Amino acid sequence: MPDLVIKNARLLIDDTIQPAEIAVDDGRISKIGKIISTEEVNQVIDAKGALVLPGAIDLHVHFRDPGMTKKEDWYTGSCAAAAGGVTTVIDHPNTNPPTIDIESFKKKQKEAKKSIIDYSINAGVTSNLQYLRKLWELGAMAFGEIFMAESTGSLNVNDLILKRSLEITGDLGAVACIHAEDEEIMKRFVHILKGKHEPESYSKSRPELSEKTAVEKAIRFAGDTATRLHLCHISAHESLEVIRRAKAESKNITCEVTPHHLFLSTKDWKRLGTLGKMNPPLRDFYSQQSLWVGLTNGIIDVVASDHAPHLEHEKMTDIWSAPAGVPGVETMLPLMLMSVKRNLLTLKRLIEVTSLNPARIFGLNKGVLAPGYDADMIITGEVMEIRREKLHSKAGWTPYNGMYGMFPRITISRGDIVFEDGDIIAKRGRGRFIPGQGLIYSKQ
Ligand SMILES: NC(=O)N[C@@H](CC(=O)O)C(=O)O
Ligand SMILES: [Zn+2]
Ligand SMILES: [Zn+2]
Repeated sequence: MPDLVIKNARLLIDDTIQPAEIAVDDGRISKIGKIISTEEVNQVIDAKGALVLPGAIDLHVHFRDPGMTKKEDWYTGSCAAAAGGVTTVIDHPNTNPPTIDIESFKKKQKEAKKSIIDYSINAGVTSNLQYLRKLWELGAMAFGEIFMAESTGSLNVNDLILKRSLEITGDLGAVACIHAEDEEIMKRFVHILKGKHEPESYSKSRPELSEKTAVEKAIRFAGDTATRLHLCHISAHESLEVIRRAKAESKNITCEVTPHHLFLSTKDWKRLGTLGKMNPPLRDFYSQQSLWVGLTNGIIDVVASDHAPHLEHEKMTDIWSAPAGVPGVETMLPLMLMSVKRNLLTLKRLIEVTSLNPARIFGLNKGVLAPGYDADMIITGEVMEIRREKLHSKAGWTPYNGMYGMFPRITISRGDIVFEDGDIIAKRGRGRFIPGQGLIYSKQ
């Protein structure tokens, strides 16, 4: 008998939404269909005819732990994720200390034990090239963000290190996640604009050209190496054209877009002021629209939050000194579900970009509602107004305040209910470390 049965669910099966029941055994889905009797089942959840989806896999979060736990920690970050229907996160290395050697990797693993959902940890790239193999064997999920330009944490690398690191990640068979902005171009524009203090100047200081140039360079450097390139937070229509061409030449590339570049644009500078600062910056309507096109036509593979919590008072200063980044892990899936409701995206495509593709890129046994996969899923709930005081991140604010999202009623991680009707009900620390392929192979 299964441990858990979800009855009266509706699922996307073969491109149509169908009524179904889901049985879970030992944390994994054991059956989907019409389930026999529920008599001896430990737990039955009535989905009440709601849509059930795989939990989102957010492959780009900054949970700030260790070192910046005033902004976020693994417990609060993972609660925010669960409340927003995210059941797995991949944390990026710009913490303090940065995750760039054995000691710092183990330190992050120790802190991450607070998480209520499953998680992976990426390793950073600086001049630490001698440690990359070891970090891979310790279970790093991927490398990066590898920063081609200055962003939070100042882990930016020069061309030589970028090139060499791509050779190494290629040899290892690892994914290299790239923050693609061109440092030279950016510096030139910042120099011209630094006398201007209206927040909008920030978008001009890191122009589309800077991203496009860096994307081209990363693709060129990856060249004939076996590196699997993943381009983070693509924001400019020019970059999409470069990626489209590279994909047409069957280059091994994937890319992601963030909710803030999909749902916000330079028009929001007026409303947000310095809170609207992030890297790459807010773009104009034209780029914003091209991201939606890229998402629907398959040029963009993934939606990831780049959850980058900073406190409101830290952001309320001069545009040039405010920290860059916005929180987003809790609002990503609700906003995306809203765009399905508004016919901007199909449900099938939503599941691909938030669950299926992230799982495929990193080889996770997640992201699919089918027997054998981890029972990570959400039962959808009502459309609600996004209100900052209801969110779980320590950031305490959101750029989407007052907008609408379809939030989960219940979030399930490996068969355990972790969030239900507005409450976190998971035990702190129940999340598991999901290692990358390097650990798996080095143990064989
Ligand atoms: N996106 C941002 O503006 N900031 C991120 C770093 C990053 O992703 O570049 C952060 O960690 O604060
Ligand atoms: Zn970045
Ligand atoms: Zn980031």
